Amino acid sequence: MENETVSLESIINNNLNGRDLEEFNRIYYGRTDNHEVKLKESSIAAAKEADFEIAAYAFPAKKEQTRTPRIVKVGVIQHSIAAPTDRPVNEQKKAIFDKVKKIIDVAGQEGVNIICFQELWNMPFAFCTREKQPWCEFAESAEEGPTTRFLSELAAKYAMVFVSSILERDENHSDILWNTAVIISDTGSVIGKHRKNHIPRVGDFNESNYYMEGNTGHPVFATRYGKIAVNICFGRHHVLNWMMFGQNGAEIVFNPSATIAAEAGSEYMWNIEARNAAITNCYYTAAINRVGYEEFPNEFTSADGKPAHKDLGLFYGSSYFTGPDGVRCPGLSRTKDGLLIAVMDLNKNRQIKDRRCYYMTQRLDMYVSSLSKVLELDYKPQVVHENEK
Ligand SMILES: NC(=O)NCCC(=O)O
Repeated sequence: MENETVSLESIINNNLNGRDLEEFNRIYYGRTDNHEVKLKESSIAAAKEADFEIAAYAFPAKKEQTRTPRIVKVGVIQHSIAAPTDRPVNEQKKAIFDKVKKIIDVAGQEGVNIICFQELWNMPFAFCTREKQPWCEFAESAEEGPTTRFLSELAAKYAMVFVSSILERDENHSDILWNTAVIISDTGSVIGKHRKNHIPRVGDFNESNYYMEGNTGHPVFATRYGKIAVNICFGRHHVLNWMMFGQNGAEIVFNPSATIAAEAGSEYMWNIEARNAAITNCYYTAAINRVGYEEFPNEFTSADGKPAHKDLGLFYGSSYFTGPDGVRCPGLSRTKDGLLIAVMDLNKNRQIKDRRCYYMTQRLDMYVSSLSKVLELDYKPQVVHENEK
């Protein structure tokens, strides 16, 4: 990955300085203060040793008279796969566990309360291939599979909540597969799960060959540290998906993703969508993407007349957080594993709701009535032409 651009931030910081840099941060990111949080020397050393990036930023709120601050440390982990995709399934999984455990341990040292990984973090994103073997063998039980067991131990050790996106095998329903986020509580038990609502049918994202649209609605999980929800990858293009988590009271919505620079993944949209969702829904968002190239043993085509290939292209990382006011922190790199920490005051959500009144002004009644008409078979779009009276 030598010739890849390291990050959006590196472009900005290498080319802007002084007042121009300040103005860029103010106008584009909404940042008038750096709010960088100091990390422990031991964490910085461990990150160097294990070759991952680490950074932390604060999202403070105003002091209130009647509520104490609700400070939560939230971490997101982005990483590349750790063994070639032609190695045995369990070897590939273990290699990822070994690598990611080092990052979790550092998060534990830093007192991180909640961690979310990228989409299907424990396996290569093999759905481009359309092959069923061996990729379906990565599927596991959400409640008691090896990935949940691995994280449950660490959850109890560090009193940490995990949001773990996996390929789920539902043995109680005829062995079918789902793209599922498992929520593991700070005691190590499974609080619940959410299944991906919107399945892509674009470019090399052939996920619909493997699993169907989720059947779990828009659950919000009341954890010890706050109310959290998961909008899995492609759901970030669907504003109503984001909206429903807000209606159910989510304070932080995670967007574990597997997305690439090409049009099918749309890197130029990455920095907008989760940020916009934070603004319109007055909650925190965290967008997390995979890193690196994943080469598969057999070639596949994109059904576009172009040559067959063995990888999807670069998963460009760039994970980032946004606060309910729309202010975001710098993102992680496009090319490297990383741990990004946000020290959030959850009081900020209500403060922004009170200030901006987006929930009071949202006119749900009007949209419910209009959308129910849209769903009628004889619906005619409301278009007014010049000569109509
Ligand atoms: N994993 C996934 O849903 N990717 C689809 C491409 C995108 O829109 O990011």
